[in-house]
Amino acid sequence: MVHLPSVQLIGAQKAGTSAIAEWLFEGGFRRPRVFDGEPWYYRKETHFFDIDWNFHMGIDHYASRFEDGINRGAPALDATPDTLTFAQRVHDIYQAAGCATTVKIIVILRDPIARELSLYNHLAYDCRSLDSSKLSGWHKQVIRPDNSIMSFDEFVRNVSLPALATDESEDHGLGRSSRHGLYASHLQDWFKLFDRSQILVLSYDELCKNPHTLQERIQSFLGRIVPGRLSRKNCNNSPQKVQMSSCEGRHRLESFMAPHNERLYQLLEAHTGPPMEQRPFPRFA
Ligand SMILES: Nc1ncnc2c1ncn2[C@@H]1O[C@H](COP(=O)(O)OS(=O)(=O)O)[C@@H](OP(=O)(O)O)[C@H]1O
Repeated sequence: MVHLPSVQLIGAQKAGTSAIAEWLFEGGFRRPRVFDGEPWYYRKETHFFDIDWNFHMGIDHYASRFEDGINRGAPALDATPDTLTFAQRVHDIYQAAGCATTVKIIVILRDPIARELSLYNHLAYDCRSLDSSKLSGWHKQVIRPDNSIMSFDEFVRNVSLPALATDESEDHGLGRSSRHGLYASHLQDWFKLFDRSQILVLSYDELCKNPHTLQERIQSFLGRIVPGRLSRKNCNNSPQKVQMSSCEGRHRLESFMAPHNERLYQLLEAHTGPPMEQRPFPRFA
């Protein structure tokens, strides 16, 4: 019998997943093992479900990341923020391991426009600071043909909005990060495949304004006291970081996202979550 992580923190990307994951790991959850040649961040996020070559390594390979090591006997956590768009794969793998009805799934949602800006800042920062040999196609979404870096408005016009309008099945993966913001579409899949009581939906606003309450919700959901406090992780403090302003990109995204956000609020009203979940889910500011 294979043992998979009992908790999946599935995203959303750029919604504070590193802060929550580090608190849980430091509070006793077992980290994934990083194999030779893999990036350092696999100690938080395994990218098993979203990267095809990892997924095709199979369930035993995935389970082997969580065997033994430090914190033997403690529950294991995979905190890959990209997993949000892979409900079916997660279900298939946990079903094969016989634990699809017990895995606990945590998702944290951030205003999709602020989340998109955070994504833009992340890509722009990496493009400025990393050696070009380390930049992937994902990073290069933010680069103009003359190798300079797009403004946020250009990014929204040329990258985000086309990606948001593309069907998942017609895309070769690059636009997936922008499509994370279509929360209702993704959560609808999770709600069909897993019992709603297995999924805790959190608000990024609460992480900012009332982190202690957010911690209490998570502990109650996991049925476990987790010591320690949430701290800021994975912040981009570059002086070139673009702050949210009243710009063309923001207005375009607001128009696009408004009906999707409404669908999200309705979906969460229609599918009652576990008792410690915030209800009604707070609307994005
Ligand atoms: N404790 C706490 N409270 C509030 N906000 C926090 C906290 N820790 C991290 N952050 C902000 O979360 C953003 C990074 O999110 P992730 O860690 O999920 O990013 S990633 O998907 O793993 O790359 C990133 O947002 P931006 O600063 O807007 O880019 C972080 O600053």
